[in-house]
Amino acid sequence: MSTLLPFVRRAQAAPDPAAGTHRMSNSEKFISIEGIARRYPAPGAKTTTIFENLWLPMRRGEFVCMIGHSGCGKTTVLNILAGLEAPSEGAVIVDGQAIAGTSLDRAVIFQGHALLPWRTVLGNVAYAVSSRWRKAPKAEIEARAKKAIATVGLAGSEHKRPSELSGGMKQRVGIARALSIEPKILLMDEPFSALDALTRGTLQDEVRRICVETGQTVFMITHDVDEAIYLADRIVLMTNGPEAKVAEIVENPLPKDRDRTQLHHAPGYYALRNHLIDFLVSRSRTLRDAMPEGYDPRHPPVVRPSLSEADAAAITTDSLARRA
Ligand SMILES: Nc1ncnc2c1ncn2[C@@H]1O[C@H](COP(=O)(O)OP(=O)(O)OP(=O)(O)O)[C@@H](O)[C@H]1O
Repeated sequence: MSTLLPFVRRAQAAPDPAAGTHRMSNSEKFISIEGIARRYPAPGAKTTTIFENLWLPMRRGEFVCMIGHSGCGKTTVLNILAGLEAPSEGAVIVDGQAIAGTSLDRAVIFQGHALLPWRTVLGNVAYAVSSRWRKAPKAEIEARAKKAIATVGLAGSEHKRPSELSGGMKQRVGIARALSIEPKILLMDEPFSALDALTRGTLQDEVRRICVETGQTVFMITHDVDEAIYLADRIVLMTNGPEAKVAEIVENPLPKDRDRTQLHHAPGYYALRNHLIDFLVSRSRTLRDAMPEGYDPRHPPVVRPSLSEADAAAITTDSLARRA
């Protein structure tokens, strides 16, 4: 498969004392996945473990992307974060409280738009707003809904119904609806994968701008390496399933105010991209079979591809740092 990727250059591992040495403190953890597992009954009174002992803390305002091959359990992790599924073990803590079931604190945007077809754009968003603020006067509900609609660039389309909207516009309504309830975390499962490339790029720009401006905390699943590089502060790499693990957490070294059109000129861009592609092409499989010595699922390796092309990639781990 790597022969299909002639431009991939393997990142050289070089220790970077700044990477991975800072373990997130309890006060920094806004959302925390703590030791979750998901198991299903298998034939012969056996059990299939999709993943287990999965730990992931997230800071307030952080944009976290999860990448991994099909079947490693990404959607399951997102469903557990949403409260749509319960973990077989472990817990999810949001702002200091263990979650139990769904909540308007955690808004989900799926690939499909799931809009109410008989309601207008305004009606769809206002419905969500009124679920959040049940006793709010109608004027306030409309004002909040209109603000969210304007944020995603749909002002003027408030009275259209979903059947009158393009796929990109429908997804914008989905985003407006999620943002309108001011969730603590926005959960997105490949939200742009059904869109054409141009619309996808525009919506990525919008989501990025909104999240930076509002400090929204986001957990997003994607198969698109470039999307993860553009949007994420950290990228969680899952090994192949079953018994998938968090292989690494990659810190995005690119500046927060990154510009899509200039991304490929940014120092560190190719080291980061190559690292992610290398992982998907081969390491996601080899690491599933054998994690490195000293691997600690509670503190998976933190990787920060170097800012300098010359340095290529910088790799260190909490555990290695502790041993040093
Ligand atoms: N109800 C179920 N019973 C048994 N196995 C299930 C059930 N639901 C999901 N699985 C299995 O759990 C695994 C993880 O599924 P999940 O959808 O979370 O993976 P994913 O990484 O999101 O995949 P994709 O990228 O294809 O969406 C899959 O192998 C799937 O077959």
